[in-house]
Amino acid sequence: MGIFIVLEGIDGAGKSTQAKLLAKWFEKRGYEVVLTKEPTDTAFGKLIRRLVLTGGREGIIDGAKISHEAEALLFAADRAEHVKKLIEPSLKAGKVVISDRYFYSSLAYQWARGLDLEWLINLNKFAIRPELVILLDLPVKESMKRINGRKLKSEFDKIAELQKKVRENYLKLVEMFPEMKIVNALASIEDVHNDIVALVEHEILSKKE
Ligand SMILES: Nc1ncnc2c1ncn2[C@@H]1O[C@H](COP(=O)(O)OP(=O)(O)OP(=O)(O)O)[C@@H](O)[C@H]1O
Ligand SMILES: Cc1cn([C@H]2C[C@H](O)[C@@H](COP(=O)(O)O)O2)c(=O)[nH]c1=O
Repeated sequence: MGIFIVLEGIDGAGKSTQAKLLAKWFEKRGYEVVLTKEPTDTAFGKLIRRLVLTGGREGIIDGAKISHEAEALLFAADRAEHVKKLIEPSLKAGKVVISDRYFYSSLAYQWARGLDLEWLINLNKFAIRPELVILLDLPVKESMKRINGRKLKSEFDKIAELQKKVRENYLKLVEMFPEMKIVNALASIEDVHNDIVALVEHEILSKKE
């Protein structure tokens, strides 16, 4: 079996930056790496981005607002395809799978939208658990600075409010899922990378020797 690692955190926490650095770190050591993300790059994931992540992240399809339940089901459907078609086969082939977001994003974000946490956990029960989930924790003020250029001014306050709830939710999830470890994402890109590598060595590689 391979190694399954997930990076989580609020928007702009540095997940994709760190996922790429970690993939390079493993590749240098001779591992075959699959770098992936959710929503995925498949037709299903692209559909979700178009349907759910447009219209000020209000979940709008053809001009009509969809329910948060339907939104959670769309993310879960994309994840089911991700797990069955990419993650499980790659792990069986002995590869390192690094995913930028996974079901913890559904728990943190869709819970922040008002859905029941137990309902979300049950919905995502099919998703195999990773060995390590790195939670890149960052104050919302800093994340908003990092992503500001990407957002419309009118969306700014609404997004900041949601991100605050999402950050709190992630910190609560750490208490429930022992595979989740917090890394201070305020540090420099290099220091964050070093902290992640230390966790990978301690939580995964030392246990495989
Ligand atoms: N430790 C850091 N310090 C300062 N800037 C950073 C740091 N890590 C990443 N950045 C910058 O912050 C921005 C967001 O980073 P990145 O895209 O990696 O975050 P993300 O968590 O993947 O975002 P999203 O969830 O919105 O896709 C980028 O411009 C990146 O260069
Ligand atoms: C997997 C997943 C994602 N989301 C949200 C979180 C972000 O706001 C976007 C993805 O954007 P990114 O720039 O690609 O990180 O989608 C969610 O609400 N629920 C999920 O399960």
